[in-house]
Amino acid sequence: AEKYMSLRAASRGFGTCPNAGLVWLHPFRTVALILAPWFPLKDQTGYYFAKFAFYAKYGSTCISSVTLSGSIPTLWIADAQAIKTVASESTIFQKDVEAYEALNIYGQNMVGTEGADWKRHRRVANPAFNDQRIRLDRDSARRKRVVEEMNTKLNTDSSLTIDATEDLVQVTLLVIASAGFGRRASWQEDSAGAPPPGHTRAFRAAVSSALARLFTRVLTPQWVWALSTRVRLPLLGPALVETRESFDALRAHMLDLISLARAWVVGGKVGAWTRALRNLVEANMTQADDVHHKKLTDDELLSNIFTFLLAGHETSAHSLSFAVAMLALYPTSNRHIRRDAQGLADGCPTPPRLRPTRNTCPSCNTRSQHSKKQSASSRPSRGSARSRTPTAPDRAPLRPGRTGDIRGATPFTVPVKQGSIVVIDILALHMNPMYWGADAAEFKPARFIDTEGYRWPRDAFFAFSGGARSCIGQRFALAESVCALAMIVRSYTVCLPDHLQGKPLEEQKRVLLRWKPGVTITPTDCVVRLRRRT
Ligand code: HEM
Repeated sequence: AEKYMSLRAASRGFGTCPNAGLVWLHPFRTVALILAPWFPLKDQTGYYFAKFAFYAKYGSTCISSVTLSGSIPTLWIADAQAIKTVASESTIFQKDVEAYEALNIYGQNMVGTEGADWKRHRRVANPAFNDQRIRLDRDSARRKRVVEEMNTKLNTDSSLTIDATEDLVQVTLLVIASAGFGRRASWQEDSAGAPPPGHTRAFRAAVSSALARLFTRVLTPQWVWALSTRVRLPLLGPALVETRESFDALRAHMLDLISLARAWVVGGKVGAWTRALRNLVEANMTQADDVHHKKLTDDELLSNIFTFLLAGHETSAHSLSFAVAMLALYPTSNRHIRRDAQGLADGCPTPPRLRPTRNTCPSCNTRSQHSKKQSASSRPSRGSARSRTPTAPDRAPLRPGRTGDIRGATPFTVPVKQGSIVVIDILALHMNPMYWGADAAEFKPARFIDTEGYRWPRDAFFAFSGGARSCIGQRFALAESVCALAMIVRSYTVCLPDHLQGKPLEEQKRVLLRWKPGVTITPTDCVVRLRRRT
């Protein structure tokens, strides 16, 4: 009875906002993410693949619910205005840092902190991203090599069927490791190659095995983890050993980068290595304790490198996979995009024209944007988590628009109680017909091109989040996507794999665009055929 009363109390007080009842699991906890492919079920609140369906069902861009465990009032929003308010009112709506615990394995970092700590991390990293020194164009020789290596790998035949995600993960990892951390290694060294001296795994193997074990590590209670170092635990033993070895192997690679960078700092070398790593390492080495609030501990340094490696490659690779899938599904887009890409030196935008959101290769750009919207290659895959701070005034009003008849949406205000979870539902926002029209789910890259009578709805595009906590790597990711797409279409025609040829478009889409929730939205069947262009 007590539980019932607390659930009832939690579900009240959302004003006229429709109530969708119970959410069985806290939507931003690791367990929920692991169970996501199977649970909640299709008709239950919080179903991962619902896109805009729930909002359409309740006729509202804002839905309230309550979590079973903890009786936490939970608000789901797919409304551009409300999302903007939540993202910009950072003293009222704070990031739910527990949602990012998976990234805190090596220590605290920019993604999983709030308040003064977050500011410190962001202040250290910002200059590298703001002044665009962490740019692909600076490293065009390196960039070319990555693509040449990819070409060599693919060049076994004039036509080849590949798992695009697998190869693009390799490309984006090489790019972030090189552009962000000055790591110069070849495709071969990083994949099939034997571990370099002093290491137990090759770099790519270390990164991917650590990522694959992320949830095991997070879900293992600290005391079990500590115990597993001393005794061999039945059942869990092998999994924990593999997890430990994976994270140790990655740590060893990151420590290599750090010690090289430290030597450079001590030797006063500048220019030969990247700004991103230098900023982090200098903040760790500074003696001026917190003078400019720019000090990082050893753990924080390691953890930020881990976060940048993860955030900097997986999301980009996954969104690029969706873009490549679109090329296979819509052959005419291959032609448009190739025409644009021909005009680019090296197949990439070059400085000072590196404005990935405009001008350079508009087709690559619109496809790249489109893939981020359509497949909402947003991270984390649940959307973004905020919680109402207990300190700010009692009820923060949010003004979302009601759908119903989409055109005649009537605005209403939702009072958000302290302690509520607010789910910024990026995928639903990207499918909201109020902004994207009744065909929001269709492949229409042109919707990202302004015309005389049309300006595309910037506020309803949230793939990189917004406000102070927006993605620090947005420009980098967009530049990288445009480069990669341009280079692929210059060398190859992207086609459907044999098993999908001749099938209805809906079925082809269902297979190629299939994804599962993970740390980021993860494509599962992006198999395409590449035909080398003669
Ligand atoms: C297609 C590529 C990418 C997408 C769609 C993307 C998306 C996002 C989103 C939605 C957030 C907000 C997360 C949240 O609120 O929970 C975010 C934050 C972040 N992203 Fe990205 N990202 C991409 C690429 C990158 C790259 C290339 C880097 C680094 C080089 C990066 C580094 C970060 C970091 C460090 C944060 C945390 C920022 C903060 O909390 O202050 N991302 N990203």
